[in-house]
Amino acid sequence: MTSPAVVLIGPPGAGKSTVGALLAERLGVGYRDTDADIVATAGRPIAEIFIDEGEPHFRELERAAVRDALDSHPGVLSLGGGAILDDGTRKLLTGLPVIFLDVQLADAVKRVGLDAPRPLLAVNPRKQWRELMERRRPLYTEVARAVIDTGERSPGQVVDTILDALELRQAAGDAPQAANREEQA
Ligand SMILES: Nc1ncnc2c1ncn2[C@@H]1O[C@H](COP(=O)(O)OP(=O)(O)O)[C@@H](O)[C@H]1O
Ligand SMILES: O=C(O)C1=C[C@@H](OP(=O)(O)O)[C@@H](O)[C@H](O)C1
Ligand SMILES: [Mg+2]
Repeated sequence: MTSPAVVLIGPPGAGKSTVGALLAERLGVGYRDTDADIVATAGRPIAEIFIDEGEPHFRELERAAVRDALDSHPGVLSLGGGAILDDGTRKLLTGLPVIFLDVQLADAVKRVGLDAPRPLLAVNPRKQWRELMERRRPLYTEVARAVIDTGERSPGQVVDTILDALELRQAAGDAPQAANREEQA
């Protein structure tokens, strides 16, 4: 059993899915997204699960998906934005290399748009996003080993910042940093 090299958390629009796939490519490891796992297992879209069974049921499915991925996936793992709301899911993340991808409202709205298929943002997305972030920010911070502001960074730059924060440059096969090169010369 090997737990993931990196776990990405943060609100909708932070870039967890986009950055996660790119980071996995850079590290040469597999990529998983618990939203995709839930859809595959349930055989239905997330919005439908929310509407038919409600958010508490979705959080249970999500906790099971996170537990399964943490037990079996050694690569990069992206979680859904609300996964950290569940006490059990937060406990599962204890001690892992968790990165909180942060973003401000204006950028998040630009990125996910106003017609996003995310059920929690279906009505009045700006207000919803602001409220959910007020509640979630302390929880993201609580479980994260590092916080990265994605506002002024491209997905590639976010990947570089994660590699630095977790000291994974070498694992990504990057050239040694300047200080090391001088030592070797
Ligand atoms: N750093 C970034 N800069 C600009 N756009 C981004 C960035 N990260 C992600 N995006 C875009 O934002 C949208 C939402 O990204 P996504 O990865 O689905 O976010 P999340 O999984 O966190 O909700 C996508 O269209 C993606 O291309
Ligand atoms: O913030 C949330 O509660 C949710 C975020 C979504 O994932 P993304 O953060 O990848 O959009 C998805 O899990 C679901 O719609 C609920
Ligand atoms: Mg996502």
